[in-house]
Amino acid sequence: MGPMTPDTGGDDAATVTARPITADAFAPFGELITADRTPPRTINQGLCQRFTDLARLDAGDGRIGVSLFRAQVRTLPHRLDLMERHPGGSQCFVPLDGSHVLVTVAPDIGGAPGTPRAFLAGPDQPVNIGRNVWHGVLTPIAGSGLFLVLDRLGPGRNLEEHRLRRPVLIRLPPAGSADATA
Ligand SMILES: NC(=O)N[C@@H](O)C(=O)O
Ligand code: NI
Repeated sequence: MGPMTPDTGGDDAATVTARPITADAFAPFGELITADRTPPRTINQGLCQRFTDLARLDAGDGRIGVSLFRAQVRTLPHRLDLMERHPGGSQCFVPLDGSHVLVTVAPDIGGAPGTPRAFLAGPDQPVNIGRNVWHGVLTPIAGSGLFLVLDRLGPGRNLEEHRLRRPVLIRLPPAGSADATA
């Protein structure tokens, strides 16, 4: 499946600039899984460093399932008109095959998404989106679009969707800006 044609928001869309993800900036929405936040423990006869407990996987009354998502690679700017959340559990996306992903999240404002935040995560940057956190669906922007996904499997509804009253156009940082090269 080739990349979709560029998403354009038309002139009715608000604009959000995607920034390279950092653990601190993403912390209100979940975890960036990275080895530089905790000291490792040396294991396996000194041949391996274990960085432990880097994300809170939450399955509520269900269980954590292991799935593969092969998502269509999008191009930027990306038009966001739908956000969702999973009241029953977290959702962790682990890039495979060198995939890059646009992660869009938002605070909850009275039961609806507030102003979205957009992050760029590279092929070595798995992210875990916290339970009941508003987010855009898996949106790869480079690579194969293949991800390992750890999320809740179990009874009952675990998906709440919200169509944005005003679509958002998510773009890369302007060329030459500090983030453009990160
Ligand atoms: N629905 C589903 O399995 N995927 C979405 O939740 C998503 O965030 O991509
Ligand atoms: Ni989701």
